[in-house]
Amino acid sequence: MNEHRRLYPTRPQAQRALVVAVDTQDPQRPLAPELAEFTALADAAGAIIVDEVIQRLPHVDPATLVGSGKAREIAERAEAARADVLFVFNDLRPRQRTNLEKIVPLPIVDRTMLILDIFAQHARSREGQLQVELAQLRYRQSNLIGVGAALSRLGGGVGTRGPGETKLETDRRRIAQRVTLLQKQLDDVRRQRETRRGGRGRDPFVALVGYTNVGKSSLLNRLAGSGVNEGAFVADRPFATLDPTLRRAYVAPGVNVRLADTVGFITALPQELVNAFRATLEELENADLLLHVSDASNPDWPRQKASVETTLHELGLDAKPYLDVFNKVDRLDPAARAALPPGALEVSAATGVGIDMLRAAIAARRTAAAERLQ
Ligand SMILES: Nc1nc2c(ncn2[C@@H]2O[C@H](COP(=O)(O)OP(=O)(O)OP(=O)(O)O)[C@@H](O)[C@H]2O)c(=O)[nH]1
Ligand SMILES: [Mg+2]
Repeated sequence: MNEHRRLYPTRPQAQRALVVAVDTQDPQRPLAPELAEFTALADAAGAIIVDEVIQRLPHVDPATLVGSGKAREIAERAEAARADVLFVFNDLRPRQRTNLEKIVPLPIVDRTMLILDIFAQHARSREGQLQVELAQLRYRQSNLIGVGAALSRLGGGVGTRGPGETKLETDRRRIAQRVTLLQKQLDDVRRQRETRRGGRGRDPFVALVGYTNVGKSSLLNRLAGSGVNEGAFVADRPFATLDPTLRRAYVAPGVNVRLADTVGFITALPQELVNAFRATLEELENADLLLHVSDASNPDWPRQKASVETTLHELGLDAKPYLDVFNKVDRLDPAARAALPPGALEVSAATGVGIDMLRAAIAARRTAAAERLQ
């Protein structure tokens, strides 16, 4: 049992992590918001950050990070901080990874692996778990990441091997076998889900989309009138939602909608995850209306919003009717509120402010769509 877990050995929980990053922005500017986001991801994965090596190299190829001098410095810092894992913010090419691994005897976890790990920890449904594991293994396949000698020092669930054995090949074969099996199990689970969903309601289908942690699930609960223990799961951390919830919500006299929560987006959502969750995301194609939720209290919202729009485009969903919804306005002072785009729907899932307006806007879209059909 749990044999396959060993194929993916980098579980960052409760591990002491050294964060390594190259920030290629202008040094006059504050650190890239993506870096703060990376630290939040590390935190959400349950790691303890013990030190950071952050280089500010404006307009420089992050590939310079892995020069051997830098790698030795990283090795020293890792040892001094007694780190057991390296979190690398920038994308590593397989070659760079190998070079770094030679000098720093620690497992290397990049941004994609970190996100995949959070997903793995949060997946509850069978389908969700299968999807995440498949994404993890596919990522390893495409990056040729072996278990690596250093990893066996981590103990706890990491595979052992005999001296001199070439591990990478054995790993690859085992991974390929596991991928085939997972794919088959996933197909079965999905077929069952299709059958269960046979009887779809006729109410319009409205889906909540948006950056992670903006309050989509809170808004679903507010619109559906769900109590604390019966609604979708809410938490102040990235990727709280993995398994989509569907609720019926009243929007106007005689008008109910089917309201769907979705997985939160993030800049450069790993392709493996998009692929793995394609079946879930494809349901968005059936939506009559998208509610694009932003966190108005986050100064970084314009970047997040643009990033969500890119993802929607990649998913072929940019022609869908949508409403822009700005959530968490209870946290805004009047000046910040005035800076929001004119005519934006300003709401607070926490206090209920603006929710009636949002219901009316959804109902109005519904009426307009119905009239077009006549
Ligand atoms: N102040 C304030 N906090 C809010 C509001 N809406 C949500 N939150 C908080 O924001 C955090 C994230 O809320 P969620 O509803 O889990 O966000 P989400 O978009 O579903 O997040 P993921 O599923 O992780 O992508 C939680 O701590 C919520 O309590 C709001 O209107 N005002
Ligand atoms: Mg959520």
